Formats: sequence, C-alpha cells, structure tokens
Amino acid sequence: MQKDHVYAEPLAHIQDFRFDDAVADVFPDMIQRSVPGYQTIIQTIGKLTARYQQDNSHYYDLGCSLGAASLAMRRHISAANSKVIAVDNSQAMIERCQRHLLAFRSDVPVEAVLGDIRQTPIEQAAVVVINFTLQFLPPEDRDALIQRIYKGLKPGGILILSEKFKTDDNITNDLLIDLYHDFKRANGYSELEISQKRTALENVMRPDTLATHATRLQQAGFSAHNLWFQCFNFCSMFAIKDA
Ligand SMILES: Nc1ncnc2c1ncn2[C@@H]1O[C@H](C[S@+](CC[C@H]([NH3+])C(=O)[O-])CC(=O)[O-])[C@@H](O)[C@H]1O
Ligand SMILES: O=C(O)C(=O)Cc1ccccc1
Repeated sequence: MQKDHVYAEPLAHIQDFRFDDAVADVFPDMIQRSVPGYQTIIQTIGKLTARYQQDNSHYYDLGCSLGAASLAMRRHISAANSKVIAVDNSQAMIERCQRHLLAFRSDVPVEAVLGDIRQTPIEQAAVVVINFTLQFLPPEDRDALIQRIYKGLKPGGILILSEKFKTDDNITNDLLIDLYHDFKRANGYSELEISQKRTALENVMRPDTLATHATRLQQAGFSAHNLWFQCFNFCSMFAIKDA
C-alpha cells in the first residue's frame, strides 16, 4: 500500500482538495489513517447489507472512491437478481475502482459509473450507502439528494450515511477537532500535514450538525433513523424506509 505524503512538504499555495491521481494512488492509506472507525464502518455496511438485502434490488455506493463499500456489500449479497451500482465523479477514482472490482470474482454484478451523484437515478434500492461524500456536495444540494434516495428505496430499504460533523457550540466543536488531530498524529501525520490538509479541505468539505442531518432525514420521509457510530467528529447514521 502506497503511503500518503500528499501534504508532507510545505506548499507555497494550498489548493482546494481534489480527488485526483495523487490522492487516488494513496487513498487506502489516507482514509485508513484519516477516518476514525473506517474499518468498522465498512464491515458494518457489509453486515447491514446482509440483513437488508431483498431479491430483485439495487445496492448503491454514492461517492464510491475505490469501491470499499461496494466490495463489502457484494460479499454479503445472496439475494436473487442483485446489482451493485458504484458512482463517483472523479475519473482517477472510478478507473481504479473498476480495476479493484475486477480483481475479485463474484456472481453479483457491480457497475462502476463515472458521474455526479446528484444526477444518478436511484431506483429499486434495498441499500444505499453514502460514505463520507454528502459533506462534499454544496449544502443547497443535500436535501434533494436525500429526498431522491428516500424515493428510490424499496419499502424496508436502508440508507447508511457516514459523515464528518460539526457541533453548534465552539467548545465541544474545538474539543472534538483537537481529539481528531491527536488521532491523526498518532497515525503518523505531522503538524504540517494536518494543517495543510485542513486548509485544503476548508472550502470543499462543509460538515453539517447532527441536528441538520436528523431534520433532513425526517423531512425526506424517514421516520426511523439513528446514529449507530461516532468517534470524535466522525459518525455514521442509518435510516430505514417503512416496510
Ligand atoms: N458530486 C459528486 N458525485 C460523485 N462523486 C462525488 C461527488 N462529490 C464528491 N464525490 C466523490 O466522493 C468521494 C468522497 S471519499 C468517499 C470514500 C468512500 N465512500 C469509501 O467508503 O471508501 C470521502 C473522503 O475521502 O473523505 C470521492 O471519491 C469524490 O470523488
Ligand atoms: O483528513 C481529514 O481531515 C478528513 O476529514 C478525512 C478525509 C479523508 C480523505 C479525504 C478527505 C478527507
């Protein structure tokens, strides 16, 4: 696995973070060292897929990057006539995702599509995963996507939504971010790497509060939703459409 050194050297000008070739090449190491609980979340996506699978259904991985969640879903599907649909708008990511998927054999077809998740049709879904990607959409586009996901889910279907979040008060927000930076240091990132990446993400990743997520899910129609994982300022939620 290639180690992430994207922000290791001082940069004269820090550009907005992009999912380009340099990031895609080191992404497994980057995400592992940057997202608390990433492995647990991917494993749990597999477990939830096993529980919520239905015959004749689609399984969506929106903002799939290298397809880790798609692979976890695919491993757990035994229902008849299933299809996994992985979508990402980064050419660098989707190319590598396609290669990853081909490296493992499976009876469940997986389609890796280059596209914007704001335009992807969502239909006949048993499971929809949006793992750390909603936070990259313009805030004004988030409600519409969650509403389309609700409509595209079959009765009894599940949405799994993982996000970095913020809190409403500066005291707990700063404390969670501090603890998160300790986590990054413990995983070998330097002060320079932490601060340069933070600057690069400032304009492109805008976290919501948990209250905003809850309201959005509720207003889209999900009457049953909850947090199932939290570590520092990272979390994962699920929302289930009535059967
Ligand atoms: N509008 C968009 N349309 C499609 N893709 C998008 C869009 N905006 C961003 N992306 C894509 O969303 C992904 C977010 S990473 C997901 C990790 C993965 N889910 C994982 O479980 O390993 C999260 C992170 O790195 O923090 C990137 O690949 C972007 O290209
Ligand atoms: O590194 C960070 O600060 C994060 O918030 C997580 C992350 C992981 C991979 C790409 C972008 C952000």
